[in-house]
Amino acid sequence: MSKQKVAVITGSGQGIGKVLGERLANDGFSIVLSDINEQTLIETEKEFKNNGVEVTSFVGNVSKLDDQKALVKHAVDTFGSVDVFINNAGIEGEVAPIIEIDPKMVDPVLDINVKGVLFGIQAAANQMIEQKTGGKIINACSIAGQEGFEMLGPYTASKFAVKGITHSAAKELAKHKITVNSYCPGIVGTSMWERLDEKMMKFLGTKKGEAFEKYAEGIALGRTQTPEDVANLVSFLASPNADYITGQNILTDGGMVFN
Ligand SMILES: NC(=O)C1=CN([C@@H]2O[C@H](COP(=O)(O)OP(=O)(O)OC[C@H]3O[C@@H](n4cnc5c(N)ncnc54)[C@H](O)[C@@H]3O)[C@@H](O)[C@H]2O)C=CC1
Ligand SMILES: CC(=O)C(C)=O
Repeated sequence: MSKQKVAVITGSGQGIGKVLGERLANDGFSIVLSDINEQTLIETEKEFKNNGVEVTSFVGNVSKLDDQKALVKHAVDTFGSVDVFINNAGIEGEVAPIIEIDPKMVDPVLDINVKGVLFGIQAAANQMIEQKTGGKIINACSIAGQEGFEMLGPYTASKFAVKGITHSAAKELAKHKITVNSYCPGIVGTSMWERLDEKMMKFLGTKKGEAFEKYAEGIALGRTQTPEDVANLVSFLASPNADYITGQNILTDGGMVFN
């Protein structure tokens, strides 16, 4: 059994989740990767192993409670505990003005981004309560969880839900010494934004890359965000330096949304 603390990260086969795994491994955690995409998961696990990371992986769908419970069981069977659980997996859904939204566009976003976070918190918290060690649950929110973005109605709704769930869970779990916070990134250059840029072309009349650039123009610090920028905040939230912080949805966006 591992003596290192254990961090579980959903949606970590690629993008922000993968970089969170790299960062927390550098911080001294054993890493449990999880994703619905088995291919990227296998590749990322291999890469981590080649870099000497103590790592395991689990294929799962965050919107299924049984998968979340099985993920936690896999982490405990492999490394003995769950100390940090990051509900990172999320999808952008369709890009459309609200007057054109079809019911079919809404359910997948709410299933993954909202139910996924609720079920992840439940599975992780039950394990942390049983361990009697406390723990840290960290959710992926967004600038879109602080301010509504046009043509991203369902996604915005899902991230506002994450903000509220973070408050509720922090209040419920504080007595177990479990903190619950979220990170709210801005415009991060991952495959999510490649897809968003493509989908926005239809409504903005933009060419490839232009929507991404248009959003980037609104960033005070003058550049888009890297997953490593996000990892700087999450590394802090997973560390003892954040022991007295709970129920907070913290922006890391280079200056886009000013609360
Ligand atoms: N890229 C950005 O600009 C921003 C991203 N975020 C949030 O950060 C998180 C990560 O986003 P990115 O890395 O950019 O996206 P991404 O699309 O590059 O990666 C998301 C990962 O989640 C996995 N995933 C999707 N559905 C899943 C499911 N049902 N179960 C398990 N895994 C699933 C995907 O396979 C993929 O590996 C998301 O929650 C997103 O909403 C928040 C603000 C900005
Ligand atoms: C992808 C995202 O979270 C945006 C547009 O804020």
